[in-house]
Amino acid sequence: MQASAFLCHRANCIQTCSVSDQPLEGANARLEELKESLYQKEREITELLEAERIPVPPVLQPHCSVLLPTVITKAHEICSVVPESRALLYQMIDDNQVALAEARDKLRLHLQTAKQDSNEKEKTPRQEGSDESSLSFLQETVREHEVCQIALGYIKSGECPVMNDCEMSELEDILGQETLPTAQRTVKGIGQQLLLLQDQLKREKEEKKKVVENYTSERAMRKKYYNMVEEMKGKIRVFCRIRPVNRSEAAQGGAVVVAKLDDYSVTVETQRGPREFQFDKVFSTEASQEDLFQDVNRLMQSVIDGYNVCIFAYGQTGSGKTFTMVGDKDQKNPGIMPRSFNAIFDIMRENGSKFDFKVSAYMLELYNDRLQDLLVSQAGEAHAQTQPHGPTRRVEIKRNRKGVVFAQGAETKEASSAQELYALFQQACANRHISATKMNVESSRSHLIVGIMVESRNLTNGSVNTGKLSLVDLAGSERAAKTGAKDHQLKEANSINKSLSALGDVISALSAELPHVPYRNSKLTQVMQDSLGGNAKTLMIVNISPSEYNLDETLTSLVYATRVKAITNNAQRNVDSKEIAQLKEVIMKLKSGHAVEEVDV
Ligand SMILES: Nc1ncnc2c1ncn2[C@@H]1O[C@H](COP(=O)(O)OP(=O)(O)OP(=O)(O)O)[C@@H](O)[C@H]1O
Repeated sequence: MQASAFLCHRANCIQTCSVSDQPLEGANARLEELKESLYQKEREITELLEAERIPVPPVLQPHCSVLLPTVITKAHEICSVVPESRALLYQMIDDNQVALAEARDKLRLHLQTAKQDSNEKEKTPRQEGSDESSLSFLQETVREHEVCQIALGYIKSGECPVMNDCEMSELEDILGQETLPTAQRTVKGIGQQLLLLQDQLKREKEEKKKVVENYTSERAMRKKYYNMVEEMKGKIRVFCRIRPVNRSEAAQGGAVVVAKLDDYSVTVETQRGPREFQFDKVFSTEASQEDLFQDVNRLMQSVIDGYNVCIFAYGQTGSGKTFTMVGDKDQKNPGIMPRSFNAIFDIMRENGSKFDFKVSAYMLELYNDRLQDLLVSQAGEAHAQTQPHGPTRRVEIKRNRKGVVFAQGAETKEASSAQELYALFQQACANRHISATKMNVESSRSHLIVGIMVESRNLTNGSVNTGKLSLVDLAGSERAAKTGAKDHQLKEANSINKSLSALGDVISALSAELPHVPYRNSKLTQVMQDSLGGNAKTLMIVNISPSEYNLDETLTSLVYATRVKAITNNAQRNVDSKEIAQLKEVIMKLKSGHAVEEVDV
């Protein structure tokens, strides 16, 4: 019953009693009784009304438990990444704690005051209405801060299920609704702040990514231009190729210690920390033969243009030199040599209307410090050695007046197509010394030297370019203990190591610009004289293993390769005018005892 109705009812009762027929004395006593009972009722009703106003203890609403996990997880992620967000979170926790304490005090005070008021004086319905609304406002405020505190606590600890993007967009939808109850409004406030933070984080991440991208591309550009300038100066180009981990390395369980940093840098994890090396190009374990050849191909044009070009592979045994230069055994992944043959004939075909081309080749191996002609079968060679006048075919390294190396006494065969050239190459490979070592089942026990001469006569002015492509697959340096070499294999290994050490001495002398370069110390260095510090455009490919097991050898190879980069060559085109070319032809004919017609030069 409402208080106003009750008062009205009481007045009616008093009126009714005053007109009763009972004697006055008894009536007065009765009236007092009734009054007392009415006051009692009034107190009970007031208490009931009071009880209605007493706040229900604040409890976490179920909708928060649905919404909070998603907000919390995301927020925790943001706060752990962005320091500003973390600082903001801690600030929010402190502020909210203060606000919650204040709200609780206000509510307590309000309840106390309300209770006192109800005991002391009567209120108008209007006053009571306003009391009720301020009470409910205070209760809502307390609830808001309590929910907020729980949410912030969770955000701080991150104890919530992971939220995916779908849940995130659900959260955004919820946060977009205007008709949420109080507790959700609180969460909405937090959520909106967190979304702002998330946006900020996203922007910061994007900016950071852009800065890193700019830095990386700028660094790569700088290296590229530096390399171009170095090449223009005549510096030897050096590529580095990392081969994949092989089975035996995997079985050793050795860690991978080599990584490509960018197109021009490789890093090696050593016991003293990482060491970085810079090259003209770095090829990772994933690089295909085609990828590599794309960066080699332009040298083929130089050969056609009349330059001496030398491409050689360097590295420890089993590091992938033969794979790089020759390819795999069944030629599913042909290497630089067979690809060069095709590329040269492709260029020749394209220029067939302007030039007349002639291609010839010699193929040698340097085995136990002896040069052997691989275009002559071993049986034929053995037969020649037993002839009464001694060996008929002795291959010697000579240099012409321009310093270009040539193999005197070696069979030079012409090829009119890439297929013919490849057939010669196959013949040479079949004659090569290969055997199994502990490190490589198909280890090359000799240095392979392939020389391709390309003569191009300009059909318009008669000038002649003579380019030479030298392709060298070096035998691998090795440590006898590691390879398990014995007897004749040990002799082979010693010879290989001796020649490679002589090559190392030449590289060191050239890179240090010493006045004397010890080319004559080995046949290998004589073969490579025009390629190292001479008249050639030279490309070295340093092959390395990625495994910790080969760390020492890898570092040695990389240090040598770095030295090679410092060597300057002086590559010049071998061009003869029509007249000189004709005179040379005459001299050749005369030397070989042929009759010569009178020429008009
Ligand atoms: N980049 C690569 N991708 C896949 N396999 C490779 C790669 N490089 C090398 N290999 C494989 O590793 C093994 C050893 O390579 P390879 O024979 O070319 O080494 P090498 O340096 O020529 O050794 P050696 O000096 O003993 O002759 C071969 O089986 C080869 O196929």
